[in-house]
Amino acid sequence: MRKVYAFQAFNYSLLFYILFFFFSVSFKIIFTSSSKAPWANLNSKNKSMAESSRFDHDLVLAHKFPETTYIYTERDAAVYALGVGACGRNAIDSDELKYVYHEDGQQFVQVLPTFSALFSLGSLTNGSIDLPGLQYDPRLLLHGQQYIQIYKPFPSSASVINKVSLAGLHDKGKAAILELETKSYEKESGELLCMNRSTIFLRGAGGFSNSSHPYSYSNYPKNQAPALKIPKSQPFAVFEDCTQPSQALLYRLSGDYNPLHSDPMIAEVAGFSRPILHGLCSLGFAVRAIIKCICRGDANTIKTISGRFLLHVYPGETLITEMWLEGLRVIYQTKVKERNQAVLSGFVDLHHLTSSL
Ligand SMILES: CCC/C=C/C(=O)SCCNC(=O)CCNC(=O)[C@H](O)C(C)(C)COP(=O)([O-])OP(=O)([O-])OC[C@H]1O[C@@H](n2cnc3c(N)ncnc32)[C@H](O)[C@@H]1OP(=O)([O-])[O-]
Repeated sequence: MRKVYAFQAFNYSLLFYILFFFFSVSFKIIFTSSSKAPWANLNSKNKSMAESSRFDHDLVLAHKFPETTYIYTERDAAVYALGVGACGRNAIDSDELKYVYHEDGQQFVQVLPTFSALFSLGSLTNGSIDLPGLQYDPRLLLHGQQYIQIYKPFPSSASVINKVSLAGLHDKGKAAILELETKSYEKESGELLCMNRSTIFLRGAGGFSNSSHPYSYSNYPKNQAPALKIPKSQPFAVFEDCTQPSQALLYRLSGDYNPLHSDPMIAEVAGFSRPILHGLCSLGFAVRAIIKCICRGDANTIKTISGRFLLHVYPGETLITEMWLEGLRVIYQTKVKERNQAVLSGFVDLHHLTSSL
């Protein structure tokens, strides 16, 4: 009799496991298909780029961007500072500890000027842009350039209102370039804090206009573009810094969740051997080097920041930033030491030089 019960109990538990397995697999299929990231729909790695991208430039240009709000606290400012390597080599570095800790309380921490690039993140969905008239493969999107004008130092916490507009759209044949301008106002005072212009390089999305007269629109002065000549002379200062293998995983916590920086499979489809570093993280490292070597730790001397991302950076690589001083302009170039390749270049304009220079 006991054997019969044992046999029945065994059958019931077998049935339970079969049902559990069946439901969990079906649930997983339903769940994953309904929560797909935009790039997950494009499942063919070899899908022709032209096939997956279509552009209607008039529709893109006519788009009115909604206002976005970005709220940050002292904690966000500190997590960002750690994400761009502040105190990464020396936890008591007197030039950098002020971005993560203040003896009188966290409300006194200072905010790095490159933090402002995060204000425009509201225009992106998982690090990708979604506009009517713009159809492209989001896995092939790269950050091309960033231009930042700073009008006043940022408070340690704030609510920021962003007004976004299209600043440029270009057909480069193999790629389309989209430029978004974000003016950020402090909600409480209504004061303009900064302006960010982000250049987004959409690989494979070009060729939407007549190739003998490619479409090109921009509404800002040419001298704000970061393409410039790197001097042949010896640099005024050189700063070497290590990124950590986990750098992109830490940096993404500041709000750019594009899986290109965390997911090995997405990185491979995008053409990289592993996830790459966010361009704005590399820019944060380079500007920190300039604050340290040229501004002598005083970030408030920075007026304008401009950078072009020349090549990807893999987390864990060593960044060497070379700086040349031309009046109140710092021209800089950042190289990856391990590959001896330039990955970023641009300029930083200062209000004044520190007296100790
Ligand atoms: C946004 C938020 C999401 C964030 C994502 C990331 O962080 S991704 C990680 C961070 N980002 C990265 O890791 C990206 C690193 N950068 C790269 O991989 C490459 O530079 C590239 C693929 C962007 C372009 O290379 P290529 O060989 O295909 O280009 P080419 O030399 O043949 O020039 C073609 C045309 O494009 C122009 N142009 C060129 N470069 C740029 C630029 N950066 N910028 C703007 N424009 C640029 C150039 O002037 C030329 O026009 P022209 O003069 O003929 O009218």
